[in-house]
Amino acid sequence: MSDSKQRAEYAISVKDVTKVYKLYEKPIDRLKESVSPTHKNYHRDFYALNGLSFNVKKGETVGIIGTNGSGKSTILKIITGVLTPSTGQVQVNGKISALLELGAGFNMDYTGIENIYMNGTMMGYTKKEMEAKLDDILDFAEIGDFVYQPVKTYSSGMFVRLAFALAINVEPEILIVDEALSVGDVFFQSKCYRRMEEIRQSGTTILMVTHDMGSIIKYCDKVVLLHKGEFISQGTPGHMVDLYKKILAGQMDSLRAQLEQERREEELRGAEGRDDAGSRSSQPGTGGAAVTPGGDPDAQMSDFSGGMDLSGGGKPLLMKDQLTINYDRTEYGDGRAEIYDLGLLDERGNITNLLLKGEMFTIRERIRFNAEIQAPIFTFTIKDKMGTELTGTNTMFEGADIKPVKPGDAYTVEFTQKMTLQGGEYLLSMSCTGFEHGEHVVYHRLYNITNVTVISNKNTVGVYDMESQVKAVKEPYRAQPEPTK
Ligand SMILES: Nc1ncnc2c1ncn2[C@@H]1O[C@H](COP(=O)(O)OP(=O)(O)OP(=O)(O)O)[C@@H](O)[C@H]1O
Repeated sequence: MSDSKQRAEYAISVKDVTKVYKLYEKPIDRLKESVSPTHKNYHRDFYALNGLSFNVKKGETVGIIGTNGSGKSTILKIITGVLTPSTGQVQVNGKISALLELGAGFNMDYTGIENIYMNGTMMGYTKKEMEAKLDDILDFAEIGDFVYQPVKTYSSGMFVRLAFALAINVEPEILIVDEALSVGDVFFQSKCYRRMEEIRQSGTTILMVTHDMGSIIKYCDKVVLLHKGEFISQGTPGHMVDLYKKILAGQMDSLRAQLEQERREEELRGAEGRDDAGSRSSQPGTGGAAVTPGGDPDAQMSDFSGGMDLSGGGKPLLMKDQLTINYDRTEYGDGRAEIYDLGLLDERGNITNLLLKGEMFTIRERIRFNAEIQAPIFTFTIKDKMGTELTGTNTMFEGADIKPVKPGDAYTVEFTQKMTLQGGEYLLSMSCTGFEHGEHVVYHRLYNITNVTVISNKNTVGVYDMESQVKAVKEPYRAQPEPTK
């Protein structure tokens, strides 16, 4: 792409950026190295960022996510010019306003007002221009007379109020926010999010770092995922948050396999010159439990592939490989049945741990049998983090028709329903059980096998939403009767 075209399209362009720090075992090693006549090395190189490249289009809101120490703050500091990269280039097209870690860009001995003017000057505004913005900044910050005190006397909450008020009231073309919001109180946070939404709507480019996955899903058009200084992937927020959760669950190997599979699929699509993404997702049903028996479990993949593309060759990808699986789970059973695969599917048929409140979703279980069983029952339960069972059902309650099975048989079961739990984290358990001679038998049970993250932009009271219909009618004005003495 030509330089001028790049400038027109991208607000930020990061190319092959590396940041290397020299780490010394002992402080004295630094001195030894500097005076060594043979130029002996006393350090090891630490790559805070290693060959990072990504672009941010003008008007886009992009999130950077990753575990602690993955290099998120480092790249923001390089983009804003606080740090210089060891190698690589960053191109910024537009006026940046940044809210980096507390204290960055502020002089601790200056008062709030002095810092406002100093930052304005650094951004290229005249004193007069800043005077015109001052009232908006002070109104937003709501820190009263503290603006006349040196900022070193501020609490962290006051500090973030001033820093945020300043960052968003200077009409930036590019707003960069590094986690700072988590410091403010909840009321200030919500005010900031509302303001950020206005800024976003007005076409400002936003680059944000946060550990709050709800905000990432809600605000970002695109997300870049980093891990230990390396670029892992970029894409839609839902997909990237799923990958991030895999990293959190220590499943880096499975993640690399998934990315490799996605890359192969992408290549294949490119080679075939068609985009078949739409045809890859299966649509879940409209409610209740759906059950499909069959002899060969993998023969059913064509009906229940749920977004899995098997064309990449090699072993078919299991649905559970695309979820965050809890390897520390409790699992038991007499071995006569095995839940060998499971999926959580959103309304669009994507396999994901992230579900939106108010949308239909499907829990899919795939079970194979090693013995004859007259009447197996398939179940699921959703619990909160404290272990309280919130909801669940099974094929017996739902009256699903389950036929007797013999060794080698398999079933795929789907439970489809609306997600009405409030936003938050939940755990999913499932089992295959039955009754034999009046006794409850567990063939296979998986407790807390995976997490369910519910994203909601309207949380009501309690654990679930009854989806109330509200009607409010204003009555004509009537003078109140005088109180009788
Ligand atoms: N001046 C420095 N010298 C040596 N190492 C550094 C320096 N600054 C940062 N690092 C290291 O670089 C890595 C990336 O740091 P960075 O602050 O960018 O991570 P992060 O993704 O923002 O983490 P967090 O989520 O914890 O804020 C970390 O391992 C950090 O210890």
